[in-house]
Amino acid sequence: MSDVREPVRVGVLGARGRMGVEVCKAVDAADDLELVAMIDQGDGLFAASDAGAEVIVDFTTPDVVMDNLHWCVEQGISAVVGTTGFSEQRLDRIRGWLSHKPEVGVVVAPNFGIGAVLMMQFAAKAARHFESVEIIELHHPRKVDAPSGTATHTARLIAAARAEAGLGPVPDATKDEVDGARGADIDGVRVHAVRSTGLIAHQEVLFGTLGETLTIRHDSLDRASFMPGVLLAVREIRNRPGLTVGLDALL
Ligand SMILES: NC(=O)C1=CN([C@@H]2O[C@H](COP(=O)(O)OP(=O)(O)OC[C@H]3O[C@@H](n4cnc5c(N)ncnc54)[C@H](O)[C@@H]3O)[C@@H](O)[C@H]2O)C=CC1
Ligand SMILES: O=C(O)C1=N[C@H](C(=O)O)C[C@H](O)C1
Repeated sequence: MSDVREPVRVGVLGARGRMGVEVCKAVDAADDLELVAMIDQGDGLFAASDAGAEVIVDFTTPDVVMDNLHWCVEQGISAVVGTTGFSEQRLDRIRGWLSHKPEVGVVVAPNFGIGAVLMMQFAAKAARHFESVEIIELHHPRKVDAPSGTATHTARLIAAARAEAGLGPVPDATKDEVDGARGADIDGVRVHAVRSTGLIAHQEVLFGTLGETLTIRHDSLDRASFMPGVLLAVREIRNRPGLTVGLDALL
């Protein structure tokens, strides 16, 4: 019997987008993966099942991703999702679908960059030691959502760590003279979104306490930075039925 494994058959949703193009290139270049479907708006999802996709990678938009995912789970196709816009309610809906398809795996990761995953872990670890914290996310101006999925996820991790450590609200006596001047409030953590030509994806987490500050910064300078994480998830997902949130568990 031969021990040569068949390549994993991969379909990409959002294949003509900024991330989709990179994912198609990365899958195509991997010997153990086969790119069988490249689907974008208007193409119809059935092309993926017709092509025998075993794993779907979704980098589309927050308004369509839930329908895409529901379809994948119904078809018994595992999914690796980089698209943003996942609230706890959305994650619970996915868990509900998966309860009827226990063999299917879904990974939803707000950021596939290894450095970004570490940045979030470091921020969660630092959170209990600092009275003040704010997040500044910086992205290219064609990004459709704000704040970024990464910033939202980081804010939730920090808020959970602060609550666990018994820290109260972040001190702030400022009254907004102009709406939005203090950024968005996510679970009590202020988040500021910058958009500028020349940027790709960046984030700073700024901590402060008596007499010192700590800044944790991550920069994605090229979308290639997300590909090792995406490929890792594609390779692992079929061994991980159920919902996995974040890349941490796969590293
Ligand atoms: N998790 C991560 O590491 C990363 C996540 N992202 C997220 O990925 C998403 C996509 O980002 P970009 O590629 O920059 O956006 P983009 O706008 O360049 O690409 C989105 C693509 O999805 C297509 N699309 C829309 N509706 C569709 C449908 N129903 N079926 C198939 N395709 C459809 C669009 O035509 C477009 O080509 C965003 O939510 C972004 O925040 C981006 C970079 C990294
Ligand atoms: O739209 C992007 O570009 C990115 N989106 C993700 C997010 O919203 O966090 C990941 C990364 O920041 C790039």
